[in-house]
Amino acid sequence: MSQEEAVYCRGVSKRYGQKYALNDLNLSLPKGCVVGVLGPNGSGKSTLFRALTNLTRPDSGEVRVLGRRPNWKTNEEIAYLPDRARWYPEQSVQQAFEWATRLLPGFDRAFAEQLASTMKLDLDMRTAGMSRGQEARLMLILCIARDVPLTILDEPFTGIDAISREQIIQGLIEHMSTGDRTMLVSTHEIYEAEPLFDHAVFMNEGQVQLSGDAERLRGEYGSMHTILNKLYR
Ligand SMILES: Nc1ncnc2c1ncn2[C@@H]1O[C@H](COP(=O)(O)OP(=O)(O)OP(=O)(O)O)[C@@H](O)[C@H]1O
Repeated sequence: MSQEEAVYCRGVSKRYGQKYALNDLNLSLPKGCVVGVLGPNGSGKSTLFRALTNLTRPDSGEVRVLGRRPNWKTNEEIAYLPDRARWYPEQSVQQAFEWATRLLPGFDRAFAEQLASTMKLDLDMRTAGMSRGQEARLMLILCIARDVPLTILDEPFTGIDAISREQIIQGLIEHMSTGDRTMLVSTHEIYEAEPLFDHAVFMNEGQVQLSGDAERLRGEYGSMHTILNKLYR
């Protein structure tokens, strides 16, 4: 793998019983870009993210993240938001930020508080009293406010209303335009999220069906939504 690659997978397979979650998957993603990881339910997106964060060990194949095999050390450099993530119900936003300041490498508390204000999240609010969308914002902030080379967001916008989603995505675009960070985002909210992507990966049945520079793909096939329709209908 080259020094410029954030993610490299070769012949990666993971099977649960008879079902292949990843099936001889090959993927190479450059550093410094925002990657949309797209595909229907069950196509292997979350399993891929878990393989990158060492939460799942593939049965076969080679995985490299930031040039190394995934392990607890590489995880220090990854801000990962799992699918369906929840926070401790008794903690307030303020307490979550205190926890993150002590335990999450690269967590910038001032930036987190600024994001909370932009996303209209009261610092004294406890998770137990939050709506689904408010908790989703908290989980997103805990990842975005970290200055780490790789951020992996698994369906981060689920539960967030459409207007707020657009604003959050606009904020993410501005945030990612500075620095040399790489971000992988899986989402079914393809219309709103499309402007975020520099690169897109389309998955199906545990394999990468199509992967490339978003501009080039748009020029060749049309919008991400058009590509989804062509690939999966
Ligand atoms: N721990 C597990 N045990 C059994 N099967 C699993 C497990 N994890 C994933 N799978 C199966 O692997 C396949 C891929 O699942 P995965 O969660 O990676 O898909 P996904 O693309 O993230 O889906 P979604 O868009 O619905 O979140 C699915 O068929 C799923 O049922």
